Amino acid sequence: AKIGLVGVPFSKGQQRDGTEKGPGALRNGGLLETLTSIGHDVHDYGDLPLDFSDDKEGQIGVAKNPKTVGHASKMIADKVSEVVKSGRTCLALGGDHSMAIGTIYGQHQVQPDQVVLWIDAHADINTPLTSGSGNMHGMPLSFLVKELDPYLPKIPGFEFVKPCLTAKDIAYIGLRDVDPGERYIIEKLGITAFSMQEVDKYGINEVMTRALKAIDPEGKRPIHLSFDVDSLDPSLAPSTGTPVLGGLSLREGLYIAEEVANTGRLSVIDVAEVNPSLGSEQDVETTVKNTIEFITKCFGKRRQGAYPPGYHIP
Ligand SMILES: N[C@@H](CCCCC(O)O)C(=O)O
Ligand SMILES: [Mn+2]
Ligand SMILES: [Mn+2]
Ligand SMILES: [Mn+2]
Repeated sequence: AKIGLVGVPFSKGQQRDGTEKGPGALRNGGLLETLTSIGHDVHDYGDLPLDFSDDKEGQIGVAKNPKTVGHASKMIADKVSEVVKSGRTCLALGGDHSMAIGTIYGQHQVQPDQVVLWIDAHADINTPLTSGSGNMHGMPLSFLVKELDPYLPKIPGFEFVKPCLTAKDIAYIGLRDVDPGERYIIEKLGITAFSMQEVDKYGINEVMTRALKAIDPEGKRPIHLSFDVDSLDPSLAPSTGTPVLGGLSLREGLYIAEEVANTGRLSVIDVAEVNPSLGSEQDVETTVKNTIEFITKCFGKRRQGAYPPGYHIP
């Protein structure tokens, strides 16, 4: 595939420094070489020159650093639009999950029929008024879902964002730490949501089948895969800011990635919440290794193995 890689060194959607080092950690882990070695044409657009100075005075309700996050979102959106318009699959490396405001909005400008598969321990759909933390990495979807527009206060920095998704365009897999406001929103809007309980109940293959059927029944819409590494079990991705026990196994994660690859319609993937400042060196290595493994499966690397076209037994 033709891949456009965008670094999103950003941390102001939450309180722990370090997610701005996520893109670098994945690059140092050999991500580009790995993708190139499996035959992809990777164009590295570099890291976005994001400003992440605090903007204390911008605080409205409980949304922290809104102008900084909003400014970053605009820059991210413009870049993702450019990459998608160029015909490349956009691989956006975060950075905290507030990055998804920009990546989803940016893709929407080019592919308004996008659907979103949100792989996360968290629902990330708090509004600034339902959020308990004020961290905007817990709010991205609330800025994008049309049904929530009446409940969103005007936040400085986000004037440019017009909601672009409806509830039926979204499916969650991996939920296991959902706030009361988020649970209410999921049920009220009827958003397709498979928590870890449903993963245990139905198995990942059934969950994946149902999730894709729910958001894209005719199998023709471009897919936005928003992958928060904290969807994986903390033993697999320890270097992340909001770990929650009982996460996806590596095999479940790889299965999700392979099934997305099999659709042939992956258009934008976010890789969010890698924080190389957290945990031991071994923890960072483990997190980076498993994340790269997930990414390679999203781009068609198969556990069944493969051979080059025209291969013959010598
Ligand atoms: N729901 C919590 C935790 C959010 C975690 C965000 C991560 O999933 O991107 C909050 O709103 O602060
Ligand atoms: Mn749309
Ligand atoms: Mn999360
Ligand atoms: Mn998240």
